[in-house]
Amino acid sequence: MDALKSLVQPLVGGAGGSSVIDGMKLVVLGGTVETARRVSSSAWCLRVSPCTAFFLTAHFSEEDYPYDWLMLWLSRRPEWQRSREFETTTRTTTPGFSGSRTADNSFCDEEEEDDGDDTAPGKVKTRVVFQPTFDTTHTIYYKGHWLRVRRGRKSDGSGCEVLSISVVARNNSILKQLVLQAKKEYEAEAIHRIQIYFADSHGSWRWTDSRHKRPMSSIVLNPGVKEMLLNDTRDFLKSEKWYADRGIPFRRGYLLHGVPGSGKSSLIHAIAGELMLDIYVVSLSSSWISDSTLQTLMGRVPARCIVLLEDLDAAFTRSVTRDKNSTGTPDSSSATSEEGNSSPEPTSSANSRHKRHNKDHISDVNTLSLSGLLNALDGVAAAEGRILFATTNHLERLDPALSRPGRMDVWIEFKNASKWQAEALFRNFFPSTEDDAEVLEGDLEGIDLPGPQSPTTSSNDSSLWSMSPSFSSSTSSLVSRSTKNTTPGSGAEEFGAKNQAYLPPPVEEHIAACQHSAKPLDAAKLAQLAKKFADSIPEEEFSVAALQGYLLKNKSQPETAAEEAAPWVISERELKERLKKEKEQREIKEKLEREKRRKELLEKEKEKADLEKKELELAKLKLQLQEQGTKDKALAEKKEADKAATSVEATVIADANANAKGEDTGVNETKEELAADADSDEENVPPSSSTPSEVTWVRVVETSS
Ligand SMILES: Nc1ncnc2c1ncn2[C@@H]1O[C@H](COP(=O)(O)OP(=O)(O)OP(=O)(O)O)[C@@H](O)[C@H]1O
Repeated sequence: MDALKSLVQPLVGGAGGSSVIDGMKLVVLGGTVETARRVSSSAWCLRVSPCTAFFLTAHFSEEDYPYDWLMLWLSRRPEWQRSREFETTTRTTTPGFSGSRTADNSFCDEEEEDDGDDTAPGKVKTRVVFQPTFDTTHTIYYKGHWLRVRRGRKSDGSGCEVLSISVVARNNSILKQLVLQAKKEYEAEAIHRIQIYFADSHGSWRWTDSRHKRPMSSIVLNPGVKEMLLNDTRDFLKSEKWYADRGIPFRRGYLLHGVPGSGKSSLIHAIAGELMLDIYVVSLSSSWISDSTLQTLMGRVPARCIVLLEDLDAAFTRSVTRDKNSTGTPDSSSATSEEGNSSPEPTSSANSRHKRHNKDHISDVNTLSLSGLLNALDGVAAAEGRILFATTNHLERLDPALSRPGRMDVWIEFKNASKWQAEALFRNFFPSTEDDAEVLEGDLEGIDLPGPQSPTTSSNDSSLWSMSPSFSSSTSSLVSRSTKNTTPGSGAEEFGAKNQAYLPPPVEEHIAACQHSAKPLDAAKLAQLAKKFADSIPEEEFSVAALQGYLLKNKSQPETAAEEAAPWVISERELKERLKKEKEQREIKEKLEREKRRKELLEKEKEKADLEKKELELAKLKLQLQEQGTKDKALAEKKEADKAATSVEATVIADANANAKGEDTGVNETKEELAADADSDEENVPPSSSTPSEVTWVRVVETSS
C-alpha cells in the first residue's frame, strides 16, 4: 500500500503543491489512461477481425457472371499446386468446356495423355482441376498484391456460394484488374462457342448450355435468305448512333414462322455464332410466366445479345401441344410437366444452382397477358441493343399487335424443303474429294452430330449440326477418318486380322449400313447422286428435318441414299396416310364416345329431374294433407268449443228464464249438470215451443262468440 502511495504521490503532488500543477497532472493522467484504452481496443479489433481493419474485400455471388470468371481464373492458378488445402474437381467452371479445357494446373491420367488420340469415338478425357476449398482462406500472389481468397456460402439461408477476395490496398483498382483479367480469359475460352441462357421462374437468367457455333453453311435455305438476315443483323448492331439520332428505340425484331423442323432454331444459333452473341431463351408457354416476370427478364438482358421467344403463339394458350386444335385452355398437367421441361437440364456448375433455386420456388402463376408481353418487348424497361427473334408454327394465331413492325421488323417464312434444298442438303451431307481442302480450312469445325449417342457413333462424320451439345467433331479428324475407312469390307480385315485358316465372311448389308463415314465422292458423282436424290423428293412436302433424318440413316451410303429416296417418299406417304387415317378413326371413336357419354349424362339428368319432380309433388301432397288435418282439427276443436259455449249459454238462458218464471235453480249446481240439463232441454224442448223472449237471448250470445 505504501508503495502505491509513493507511486501516485509524485503525480498528484504533495499537500503543499499548487492547484495549477495538480490540475495539469490530472490532465496528463486522464490523457494517458484514454490513450491506453484506445490502443488496447484497436489491438483487440485487429486481433478479432484483421480483414475488416486493413483489407478491401469483394464478394462474388455464384448467381452472377464474375463468379464463373473468377473460378476459372482461380482454377488455373499454379498456387493450387503448392497449396496444402484445395479441392479437386472434374466439373468445369467454364460452361460447356468439360474435358476440353486444359488449365495450367489440371492433370489427367498420363497414359491417357500419352495416348494422344483425341479422335477415339466416345472417349472423354477426364481432367482434374484444383479449386479453392470451402471455408478456407487461401493466399494468392497477384500483380504485387497478396490476395486472400475464401469460398463460402451466403448466410441468408439460400445456400448460394460466394467467393470473397480480400486485398490490402488503398483502393479497389487491383480488384477491378483482377475481375477484368478473369473475364478476358473466360471469354477467350468461349470464343468458339455460344452460351445459352434460359429464363427461370425468379425472373433471372440461368446459364444452361454452351454449344459449338454452327456454321452458316450448314443451314440450307432458299438463296439469299441467310445472307439477308445476317447482313441485316450486322447492320443493326453497327447502327446505334443512327437509331439514337432519330429517336428510334435501338431494338430489332425478327419473326421466323412456318412448319416445324424447317430450320428456324438452327438459323438463330448460326447467326448467334456469326455475331458472337449469347442467346437468352424464354419459352412463353412456361407455366410460371407472368407479366412481371417477363418484364423483369427483359430488363435484365445484356446490351448485346439475342433474345429468343419460342412458340410465340403459345403465349396465351398455355398448351404444350402444337396441334391445330389446341384450345388454349389452361392445362394443369401440362403446366406441371412444362415446369420440368421449360428449360433443358443444365449441366456443370449451373446444374446444382439451378436445381437449388428452383426447388423451393416454383410458382405456377401463369398470368401473361398480351399487354404485359407488349410492354416487356418495347416498354420503358425493355433493354436496348438486343436482337429479338420470335418463332411460331402458327402465324395465324398471333395477335396483329404482336407482329406489327417495330416489334417484329422482319418476317421470314420457313416452308417444307424444296428440291433445291434437298440437293443442297445432300451435298452438305456427303463429303466430296474436292471439298476436302475447304473442309480442312475449318468450315465444318464444331459441327455437332445429331444424337442419340451410341457406342458406334463417331463424332467425326460429316453431318449437320444438331441440338445435342455432347457431340463435337473436328475437321481434321473428319478427313482422316474418312480416308482411313475405305470400303465397308475393309473393316473385316481388322477384325479377322489374326486368322490364318479362314477368310472372314463378307460384311452383311445391314452391318455395312451402320458404318459412319462415307467415302469421299468425286464431284461428278456427288452431283449426279444429289440430283437423283432431289428429283425423288417432291417439292415442299417434307420438312428439312425429315430429309435430314432419312439421310442420317444412310450416312455412309450416298448411293443408297439417292437410290432409295423415291421408295422412301412412297413409304413416308403411306405412313402419313396411315397415321392420318388412324387419327381420323381415333377422332371419330372419341367423338362417338363423347356423344354416348353426353347422351348418358342427359338421360341421367332427365331421370334425376323426374325424380326430383315426383319428390316435390309428394312433398306438396304431404303438406296439403298436413294443412287439411290441421284445419280439420282446428274446425273440430272450434265446433267443440262452440258447442260447449252454446250449451252453457242455453243453460244460462234457461236458468234465467226459469228464474224469470220464479223457479229456484240453486246456486251450487255444477257445469256438467247444467250442460246435461241444457242438452236434455234442447232435446226435449222443440224450438217452436220457445217463447219469443228466449229466442232473442240465444241469438245475442251466438253473435258475440
Ligand atoms: N433449313 C435447314 N437447314 C439445315 N438443317 C435443318 C434445316 N431445317 C431443319 N434442319 C435440321 O432439322 C433439325 C430441326 O431443325 P430446327 O429445330 O432448326 O427446326 P425448327 O424450324 O426450329 O423447328 P420447330 O419449329 O419445331 O422448333 C435440326 O437438326 C436441323 O439441323
